[in-house]
Amino acid sequence: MSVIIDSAYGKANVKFLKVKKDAKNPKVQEVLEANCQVLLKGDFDVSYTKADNSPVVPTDTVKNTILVEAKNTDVWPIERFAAHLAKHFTGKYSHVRGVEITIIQSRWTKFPVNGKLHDHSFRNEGPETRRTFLTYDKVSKNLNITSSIQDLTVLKSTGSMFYGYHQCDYTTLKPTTDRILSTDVDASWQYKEQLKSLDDVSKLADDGVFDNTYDTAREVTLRLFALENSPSVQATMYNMCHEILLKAPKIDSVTYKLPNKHYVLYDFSWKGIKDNKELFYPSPDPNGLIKCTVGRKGSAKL
Ligand SMILES: O=c1[nH]c(=O)c2[nH]c(=O)[nH]c2[nH]1
Repeated sequence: MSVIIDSAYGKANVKFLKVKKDAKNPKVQEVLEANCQVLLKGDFDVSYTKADNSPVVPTDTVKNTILVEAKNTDVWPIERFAAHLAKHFTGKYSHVRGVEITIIQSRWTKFPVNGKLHDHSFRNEGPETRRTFLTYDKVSKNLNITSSIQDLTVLKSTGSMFYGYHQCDYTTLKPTTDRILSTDVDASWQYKEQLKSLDDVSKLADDGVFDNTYDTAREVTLRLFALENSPSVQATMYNMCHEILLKAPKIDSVTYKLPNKHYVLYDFSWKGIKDNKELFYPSPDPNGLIKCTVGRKGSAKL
């Protein structure tokens, strides 16, 4: 006898761009481009086990809902919109027990023209995104939000070291006090203790908590990356987590996941050149991959 252990379904890659006009000066505008994924969880087992579609809210309806709600409600910040969608789906359909919602925001930023940020012209900052992932279960009232920065690619050409590591008969790496350090930042932070209900999300949003935490995480990441003479990816990412936790009291933990994208000096010994210190090649693979989650002392949950 087989049994459904877990299931979820919904719509992925529901995309929109919303324009917000300043009430006093409608030419002053903001934009938010988003890619949304909403998965429903609940009493849907018969649709899998008995081919009974009667409880299935079509994924097409999920898509329509995301778009209509994006038109009719505030989508800034994305955490507020995710909580609004969670409330909608779990409130409207009695058999929807919970949701898993992901919203990915592109980075459109205003650029200066004649020394002043233009009112309604934006440049796309590449693959970097701001994200939020919300899970909610209306029976247990369990609510989690993890927000993140992804694909922020950085490189420093000096100010990074790696020495003093474990040595054995498999070790070929040479210690260095001067290397290139490059990574695609994936930094995320978790809200849990401050979120007792979906309504708490709009309160935190009104207080600017989600935007401020995002700005803090990004600022700390870039500043420490640049300023620290990094002893290792591990030590630098820990310092980033520590400073974000100090500056963002509403979050419980911070997670970094950083590839160490190696740049390797070309070997010109075949040409008699022995002092190459400036011409590198990007080594596409393999890459290091280093992760850690840092929480507040005394609050670690086992
Ligand atoms: O910062 C680093 N951490 C490592 O664990 C490691 N391992 C390695 O080969 N190079 C590096 N660099």
